[in-house]
Amino acid sequence: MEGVQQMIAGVGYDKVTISMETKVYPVIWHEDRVLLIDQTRLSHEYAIVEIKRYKDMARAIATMIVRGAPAIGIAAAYGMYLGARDIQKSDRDGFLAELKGVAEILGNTRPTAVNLFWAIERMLKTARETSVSVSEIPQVLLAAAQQIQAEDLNTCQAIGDHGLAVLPKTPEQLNILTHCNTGSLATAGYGTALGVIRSCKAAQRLGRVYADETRPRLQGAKLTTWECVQDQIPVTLIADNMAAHCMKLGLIHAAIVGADRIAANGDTANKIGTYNVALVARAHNIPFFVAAPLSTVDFRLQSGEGIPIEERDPKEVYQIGSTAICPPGVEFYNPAFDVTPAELITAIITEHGAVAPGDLKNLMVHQC
Ligand SMILES: CSC[C@H]1O[C@H](OP(=O)(O)O)[C@H](O)[C@@H]1O
Repeated sequence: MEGVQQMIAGVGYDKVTISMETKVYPVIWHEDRVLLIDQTRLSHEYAIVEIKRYKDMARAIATMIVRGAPAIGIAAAYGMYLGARDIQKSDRDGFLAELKGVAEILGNTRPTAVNLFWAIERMLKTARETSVSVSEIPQVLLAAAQQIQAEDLNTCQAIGDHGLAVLPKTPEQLNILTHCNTGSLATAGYGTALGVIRSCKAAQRLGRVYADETRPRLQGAKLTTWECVQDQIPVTLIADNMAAHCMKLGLIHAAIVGADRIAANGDTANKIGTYNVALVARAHNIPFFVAAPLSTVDFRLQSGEGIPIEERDPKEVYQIGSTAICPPGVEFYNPAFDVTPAELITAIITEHGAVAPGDLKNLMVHQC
């Protein structure tokens, strides 16, 4: 990770204001460059950054300007195109060798979300297998990136529909707790867990969302609330340590979260604090769902033990804004994810349906 930071440190990108309404689509291919909503500035500022070079895309992923497993995969796919269009090699082997170098820089940005590696590998495979001339490979890769993005939008809407079908059937409208941000900002649009919540609202079955603030990066406080307000979804922001109390008071009917990497047995890596939510949900007999596209399942891993957990800059823990919240001389630990064991998960909701964790292997046939 250090090497990547040095390699892409200082690589500039332009913050632009554009007329087109990008709404909450985090990654937009526009004219000859990629536009990203700068998610580090939401919700107090809606800023768009313009990405024209793959190293800028790598930096945007590493610094979480774009974040969320599916969105990271989509961003990396466009990054592969941006890298390909700058390759000067005219021979196929030379071109593909340089494209692997682009893949390595993009792949070294964040280790946990498997969508990043799934997208990069799909782009490399596309480049290896195309029969077009070398000079035409970049255009083939652009189309492949756009295909990944379009597929994810359809996938999220399917996840929403399948999730709605498995939510508890209660007489009253459902109050759903969620952790981190799993909405349009984390995907091609609509979202995974927040997509299920959107489908629940569309079916007039949603009471309100209880959004964990999600320390230390506060994706819940900054991003999920912003999306809910945009879509008039009733939302209550709670501190991460309030989930158990809310469940004990009977305020929560279900909990639903996203995923960054799911092992073949259903063990799930997701934003730090997700394991806490799963434990307290089980303690209160509240269903706990994971919503994720099949591209988030790593069938090569038999269990969650092998999932790499990203550790980020300790400043994210001890600073709020630029203010330190503790004295010098303190040690820090900042894992960005934790792993929830499959036995705590009621169902994993994918675009191919909702399955018990133990049945996830049955969906392997659908993974492309
Ligand atoms: C739709 S999956 C989003 C997933 O990604 C988030 O991580 P990060 O914000 O660090 O990219 C979090 O784990 C979400 O559940």
